[in-house]
Amino acid sequence: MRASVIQIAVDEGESVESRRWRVASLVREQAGADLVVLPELWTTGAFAYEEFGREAEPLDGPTYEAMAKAASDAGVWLHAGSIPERDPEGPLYNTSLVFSPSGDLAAAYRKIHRFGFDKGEAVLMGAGAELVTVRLPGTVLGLSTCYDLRFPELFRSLVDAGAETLVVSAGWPERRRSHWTLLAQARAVENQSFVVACGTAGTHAGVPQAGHSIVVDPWGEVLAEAGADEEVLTVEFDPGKVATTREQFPALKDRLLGLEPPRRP
Ligand SMILES: NC(=O)CCC(=O)C(=O)O
Repeated sequence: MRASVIQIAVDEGESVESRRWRVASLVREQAGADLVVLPELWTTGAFAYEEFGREAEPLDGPTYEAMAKAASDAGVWLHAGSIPERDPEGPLYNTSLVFSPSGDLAAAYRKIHRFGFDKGEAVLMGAGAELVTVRLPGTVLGLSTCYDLRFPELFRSLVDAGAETLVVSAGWPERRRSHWTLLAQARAVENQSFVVACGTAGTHAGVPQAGHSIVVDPWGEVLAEAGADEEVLTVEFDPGKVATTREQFPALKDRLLGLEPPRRP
């Protein structure tokens, strides 16, 4: 499997329209890859809270159209990162879109864990409630977005649903870069899965982004890691390594489910 992880720089000097156009042509340049992955909320920037409402679009809005076309022009599976989705009957959602090589929507995932505690995304957007996996030739993707990375139970549930390649589309800040790398490796090791994690570069809303998109194998080895700037990270991996790792070191079979809580004295 050949994957291209497009670590886009999100800076305020570029309009959303120009960035959309630029990203579509970067996706087209990845013809020959099996899977292309984009970051979280790359139209606005994940921390540009004031832009969420202004730039929100329906699921099938301009980003959907541009990315569906780019996926079919390149003939790739495209995880198109996420958009601020305007649901006509509900709140905004942070929604990731996955397109097949013919440009059809294969999946949409609404971010479950919203970042910001009592402000920002956590109050501006609704929470998704559904796990999403996508079957590709050779592997099953499990979808997640940024802050989700801190919640191991989500990833374990994705594995229980058949996921073998855990995709994390993110806008992770430089301030907590060490957590990003550590958590990406932890999710790979504990779930004996590939992790393909795509972040953003640049600075938006005064928040410098970590970059350092990373691809980790089911043994926890880092197969590829980007630097801090805009970059297309390309990597080849053998999806069969998930099955061999799970067979040769069958730790997932030793899970103890349904443990009793401690008794109060
Ligand atoms: N956009 C996000 O979810 C940011 C997450 C983050 O900064 C963190 O978990 O730390």
